[in-house]
Amino acid sequence: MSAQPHANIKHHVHMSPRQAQHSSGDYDSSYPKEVRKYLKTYGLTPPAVEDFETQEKRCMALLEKKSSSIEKFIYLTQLRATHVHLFYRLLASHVKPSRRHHRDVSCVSLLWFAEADARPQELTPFIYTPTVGEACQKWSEIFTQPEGMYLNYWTDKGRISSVLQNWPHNVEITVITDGSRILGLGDLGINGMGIPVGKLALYTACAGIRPDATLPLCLDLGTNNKEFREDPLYLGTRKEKVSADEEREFLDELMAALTEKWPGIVIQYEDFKNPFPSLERYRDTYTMFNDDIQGTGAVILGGMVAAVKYSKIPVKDHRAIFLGSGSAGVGVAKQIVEFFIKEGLTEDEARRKFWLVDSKGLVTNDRGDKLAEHKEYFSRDDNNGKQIQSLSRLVDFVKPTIIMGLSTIGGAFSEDIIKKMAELNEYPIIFPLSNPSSKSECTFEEAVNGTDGKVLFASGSPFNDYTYNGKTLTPGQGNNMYVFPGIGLGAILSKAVCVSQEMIYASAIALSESLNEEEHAKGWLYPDIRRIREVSVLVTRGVIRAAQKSGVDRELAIRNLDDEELIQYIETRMYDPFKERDRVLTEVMHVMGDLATPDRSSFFPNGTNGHASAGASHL
Ligand SMILES: NC(=O)C1=CN([C@@H]2O[C@H](COP(=O)(O)OP(=O)(O)OC[C@H]3O[C@@H](n4cnc5c(N)ncnc54)[C@H](OP(=O)(O)O)[C@@H]3O)[C@@H](O)[C@H]2O)C=CC1
Ligand SMILES: CC(=O)C(=O)O
Ligand SMILES: [Mg+2]
Repeated sequence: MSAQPHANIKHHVHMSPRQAQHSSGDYDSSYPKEVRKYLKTYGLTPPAVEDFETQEKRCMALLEKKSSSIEKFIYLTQLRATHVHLFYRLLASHVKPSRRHHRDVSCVSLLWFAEADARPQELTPFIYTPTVGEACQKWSEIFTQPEGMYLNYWTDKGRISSVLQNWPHNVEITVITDGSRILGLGDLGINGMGIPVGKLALYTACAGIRPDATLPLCLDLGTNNKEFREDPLYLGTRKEKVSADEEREFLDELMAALTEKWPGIVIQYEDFKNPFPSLERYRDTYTMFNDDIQGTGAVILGGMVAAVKYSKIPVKDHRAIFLGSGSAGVGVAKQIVEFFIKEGLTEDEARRKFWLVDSKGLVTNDRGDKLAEHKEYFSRDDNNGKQIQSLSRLVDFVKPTIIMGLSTIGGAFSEDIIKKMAELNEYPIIFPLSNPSSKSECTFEEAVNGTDGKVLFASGSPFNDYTYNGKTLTPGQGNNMYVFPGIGLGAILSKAVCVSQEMIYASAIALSESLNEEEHAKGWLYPDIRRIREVSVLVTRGVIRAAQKSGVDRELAIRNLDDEELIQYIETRMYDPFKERDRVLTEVMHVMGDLATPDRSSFFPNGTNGHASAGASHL
């Protein structure tokens, strides 16, 4: 993220990776005439030099005119492709809840956005969950422009390195999917590209990684989605998914090619159907992590630390049922085991606090099938030969204090189950974490009604506020977006050779410690989302410190910084879309050999220095 050579200035400062083939990003109406002349857009852009408020007014009015979430998604996609810095300025100014209410301390949950259509002024739900799920389902219909790279097993195997040469920017971080498990929506093949695009937009918005340093990557390894293979509009290869061995060979080549082209690149795996083998294979040799296993584990641990405290039940007495034993289920359970061990339990005591359920029922040693390797650690041997098939009966048997949903089964936490949780616990911990909203194991309203408002709640996707007994309660969202931006930035800045488990655990603890006094006083599980940028800095610091402690860092220059200096170091390296125009202008003046102070009055006509009105949140 160092300054680019002047020769590259035009390319670097105005074109996102999404605009590499064209230069429409140069037509930002906020650019003053000096920049327009330099870019040779003078005369091609309408004469007015606009401040952000004016640009924002136009964009939001256009957005309001879109009648559905998917149309808003399409509009924002186009805006990112054509006016990348304006897109991020807009996003920064609209990562905030529209309403704040006092809440019952028992309803401590992450404040987040409501359903996409309910609060149109908030933008994240239109670029991320839940709308990104619909966008992926419809990707072949709505596709208009390339936003990342597609690598194809049949045509690119053996020549991945040369295909990567087509990407015109230096990359610091990539998010890769093969589309085989997109949110809880199943195998969507190359339509899954929406996920890397959305996650990387959050990397820029939350952790300030420059948009042109991000690479969304979608692997076309075939799809087992027959409907897609038969859809004339489907943009991927109409073949069934390759075998595990073929996938491994392709990934081996890809990992080597990415790291050779961009040494130090951070590689995030996302939404693979079976991501455990690749994590085991690459975690020690590449700077990579799996967000669904490790990021989700960290973010849920981050909220669980407070939930355990508010439940008033000592760690040793907690018992957890997990509906779903896939990447997220096992990832979250393992992180909580680590926490329980640090709280004084033995590993065996900690492991036995978990009852995992999959599509065949309770995961046990004796149920007669060959268990997937990742489930073995939690497999029960104390069921006395009984197979407990119904979730309701399992709740009777286990008497859990925690029930976690990572099953992709919308509505699986029935009224009966929620009520049982409330009978068993004063403050039941209920986390329906499956995405998007339609797959959530229960709604916020159901959880509040069934527990007399006492639920300790976090969901994967957003729900509306709900008024119960005269109090308006705000639901939470336990989503890995609270940690993955900081994990990625921490790995980049520390130049980590790998992403160690210590770094992942540190992200969870930094998140849990990021709540301010007011948030603690309100009994929240997670910090206010309006502080996401600040929180990401704290997570990044925790991750860097852990990289240093575990000896995987290579950035010697920051080893001796104290905590405050490290925060400053991180902040100065973060892209800020509000400062971009200033930065561009300074560089243009420098290139033109005129180091005199530029005329800022034409640059920021209203004297606001380009920022939104006072008090707005700036990512
Ligand atoms: N909130 C957040 O930040 C995150 C949320 N998620 C969400 O979690 C969900 C699961 O993701 P992930 O673990 O990666 O997916 P996986 O496909 O790896 O796992 C899904 C699990 O659910 C189980 N399952 C399926 N049907 C049932 C059923 N009827 N009853 C009980 N269990 C069932 C599967 O069983 P089997 O093993 O037998 O197939 C599997 O164990 C998704 O909706 C995803 O969007 C994921 C990551 C982050
Ligand atoms: C949030 C996320 O990573 C998922 O649902 O897969
Ligand atoms: Mg995911």
